[in-house]
Amino acid sequence: MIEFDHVCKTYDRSTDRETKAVRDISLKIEKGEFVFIVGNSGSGKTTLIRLLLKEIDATSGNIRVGDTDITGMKRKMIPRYRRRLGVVFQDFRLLKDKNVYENVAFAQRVVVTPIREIRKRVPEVLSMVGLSSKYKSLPSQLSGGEQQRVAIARALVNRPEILLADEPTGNMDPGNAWQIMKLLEEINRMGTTVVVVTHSKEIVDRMKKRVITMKHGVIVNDKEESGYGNED
Ligand SMILES: Nc1ncnc2c1ncn2[C@@H]1O[C@H](COP(=O)(O)OP(=O)(O)OP(=O)(O)O)[C@@H](O)[C@H]1O
Repeated sequence: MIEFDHVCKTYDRSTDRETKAVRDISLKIEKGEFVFIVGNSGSGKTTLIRLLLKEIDATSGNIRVGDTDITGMKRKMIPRYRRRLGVVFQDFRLLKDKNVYENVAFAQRVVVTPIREIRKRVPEVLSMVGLSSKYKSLPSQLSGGEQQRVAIARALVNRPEILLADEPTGNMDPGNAWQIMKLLEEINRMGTTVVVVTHSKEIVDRMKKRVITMKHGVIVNDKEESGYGNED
């Protein structure tokens, strides 16, 4: 369902050397998989996510998502493609002046969902992430773990095929981080493909999922249901 075929990404720094962030990566992630991407800072993890989001284009190689070849996708097709993806970031990226309900509903308004569908789906996803009672709270009134659960609800409300999470537990204590991981696992169990970038060795070891380890832009390890790759 996600396929990288000899993908390279070189960032062009006009004032400095070019950076080969991703070098000749070939990779397959099946529909319904749960995959961790790990590796040192600068190894190319976020670049992989940004390539998938079509925020940046591959310098060479091909990327397919389902039966869509996103490599040469026309600009005007990108918004529709992105609706198939849900994204969660380390810093939550919630709208500060909107409450929990509005933050989640806003993601639906952007894709022009009928009001009655929004009224049905927003409470459903808030219940799923355990935040039904806090729907009127502002992000500033929530803990980091709760804010991330709002961000996950927002990512899920459009029923994406794939959930991409870039360091979703980066700023959390171990208890909250574990709760978020269990939530992502639950979402995966319900059929969504989940790709998580993380630095947390503890989490990766405990979750027992496939782990792709990157180093200097290449995949140095790809293990099914194993612990963190020790490639350093
Ligand atoms: N927009 C950019 N312009 C130029 N170079 C970039 C850009 N974004 C990333 N890089 C470089 O590409 C390489 C890979 O970066 P990337 O962000 O993918 O790594 P990462 O594994 O996600 O790191 P981290 O764990 O610190 O987030 C690094 O050397 C980085 O400096």
